[in-house]
Amino acid sequence: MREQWKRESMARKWRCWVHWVKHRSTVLSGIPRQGACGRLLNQKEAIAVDEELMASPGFSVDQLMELAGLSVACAVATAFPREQYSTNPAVLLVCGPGNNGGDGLVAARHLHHFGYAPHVIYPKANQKSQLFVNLTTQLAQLSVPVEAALPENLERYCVVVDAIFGFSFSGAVRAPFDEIIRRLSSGPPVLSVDIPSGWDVEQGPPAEGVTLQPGFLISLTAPKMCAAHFKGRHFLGGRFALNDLERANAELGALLPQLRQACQGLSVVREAQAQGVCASELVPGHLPNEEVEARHGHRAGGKDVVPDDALHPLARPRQAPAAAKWDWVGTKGRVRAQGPCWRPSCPSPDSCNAGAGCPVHLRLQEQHGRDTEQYLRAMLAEGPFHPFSKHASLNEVSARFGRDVPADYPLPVAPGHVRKAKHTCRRPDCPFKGTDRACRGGRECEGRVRLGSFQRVIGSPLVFCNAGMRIAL
Ligand SMILES: NC(=O)C1=CN([C@@H]2O[C@H](COP(=O)(O)OP(=O)(O)OC[C@H]3O[C@@H](n4cnc5c(N)ncnc54)[C@H](O)[C@@H]3O)[C@@H](O)[C@H]2O)[C@@H](O)CC1
Ligand SMILES: [K+]
Repeated sequence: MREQWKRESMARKWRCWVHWVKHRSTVLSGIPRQGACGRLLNQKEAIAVDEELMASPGFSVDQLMELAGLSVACAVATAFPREQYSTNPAVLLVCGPGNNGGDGLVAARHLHHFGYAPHVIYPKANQKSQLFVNLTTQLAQLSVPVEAALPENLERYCVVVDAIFGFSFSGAVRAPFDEIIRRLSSGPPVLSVDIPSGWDVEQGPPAEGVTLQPGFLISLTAPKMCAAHFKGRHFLGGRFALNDLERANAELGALLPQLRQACQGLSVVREAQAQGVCASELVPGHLPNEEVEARHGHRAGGKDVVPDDALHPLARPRQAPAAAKWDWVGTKGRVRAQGPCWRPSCPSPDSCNAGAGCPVHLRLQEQHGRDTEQYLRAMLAEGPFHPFSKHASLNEVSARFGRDVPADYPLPVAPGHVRKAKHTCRRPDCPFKGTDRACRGGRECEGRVRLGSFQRVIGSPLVFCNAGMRIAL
C-alpha cells in the first residue's frame, strides 16, 4: 500500500515538472529556446531580442541606442552623484567598434548635459555608418574631446565607462583593446555597459589573463548569463523589452513594478538624475549566486567606491541599533542621554549628558554647597544647565551673558518652586550629616560618595559609607 502511494506521488511530481517545462518554453516568440535559462539571456537570445526589437515593434537602432546611452548616463549619475564633487567630475568613456561603443558615445553626450566632464576614447572609430559619424559630430559640437589613445593619467577620472564590447564579443581580445583592458583593470572604478569587456557573454570572466572586474554593470534590456559572475552594483537600463520577454523572464517580471515607476525619456533631466529613474537598480537576489554583501563594488580598483547610504536599502550592511543610554532617574522619569556633555571641563563627556550625574555638577556642588550663589555662578561659568534641571530657568542668563555672567548680576539663589530637600539619611556615618548638603540615604548616599570627593567633604579619615557599615579603606 505504502509502495503504491510512493509510486503515485512520484508520478504526480513528474507530471507537474513536465508541465512546467513545457509551459515555460512556449512563451518567447521568435527567441531561440535551446539553452534558454529563463533567468539570464544567453548570447543567441540577446542577439535575437535585439533583432526582434527592430523587426516587429520597429525600433530603429538610433532609438535603441539613444535610450540605452541615456540609461548608462543615469547609472553613472546615480552611482557617482554630481553633487558630491565641487567641479564637473571627469568621466572617461572607452568606446569599442560596435553598438556597445555607440551606447558610450550617446552616454557621453548626456553626461555632458548632466554636468559631468566626459572624455571619450574611441580607438576604432566607425566612419562608415552615418549614425556613428553623427554621434561623434554631436560630441565635437559640445566640445567633448574624442581621442584614439588612452591618456597616461587615469587617476583624475571618477569613473571609467567600459563601452568596448557588448553581447557580440567572442574569442580573445584583439589589439588595441587588449592593452586598454589591461590598463583599465587597475585604474579607477569601472562601470561596464551590458557586458564587462573581455568577458564571455555566457561563461563570464576568462580563466586566464588580465580580467576587467567592474564595480558597476548596467545590463540593457535584460541581464545576460555572464552577469551571474558579477559581484558589484547592478543596474538595468534600456526599457524596451517585449511583453513576451517580460512575461517569460520571471526575474524581469518581478522587477516590473520598479521599472514601471521609471521613465526613460524624462525631459526634466535633473529629476531623472535625482530619482535615478532611467536606470533601475536590480534588487539583491535577482541573480542566482548574488550575495547582498558582494554589492559594495569593493573590487573596483580595490576601493570601497560605493558609500553605504548610496546602496539599495536591501543591500546596505545591517547595523546593530545604538544601545540606548540612560543618564539618571529624575522626577520627570528617565532622562535619555542626548549627546556628549557640553561642559569643557567635564572629564567624561561621552557618558555624561550634563545632567545630575555630571561630574562637574557634583564637584561644584560639593565645593560650593547645594544651590548656593557660588555654585550657580560656577555652574553658569561652565555653560547652561541641563534642560531638566531645576535651575533651567537660569539658562536665560546663560543665553544673555554666555559664560561670563557679571558678578553684580543678581541670581535667584533659591528658585521659588524648589523645595529645600530635607536630610533624611539615617546612617550614623553619613558624610553629609551636618553639612548643607541634604542626603536622603540609599543610592544617593552610596553612589555619590567617591574617594576624592569624600575627602573634600569631610577631610579625613577615609571611610566608605555603605548600608550603615563602616569600612576603613
Ligand atoms: N538590444 C539591446 O538591448 C540594445 C543593445 N545595444 C548595444 O549593442 C551591443 C551589441 O552591439 P554589437 O552587436 O554591435 O556588438 P558589440 O558592441 O558587442 O561589438 C562588436 C564589435 O566588436 C568586435 N569584436 C568582437 N570580438 C572581438 C574580439 N575578441 N577582439 C576585438 N574585437 C572584437 C567586432 O569586430 C565588432 O566590431 C549590446 O551589448 C548593447 O550594448 C544598444 O545599442 C541598443 C539596445
Ligand atoms: K562593455
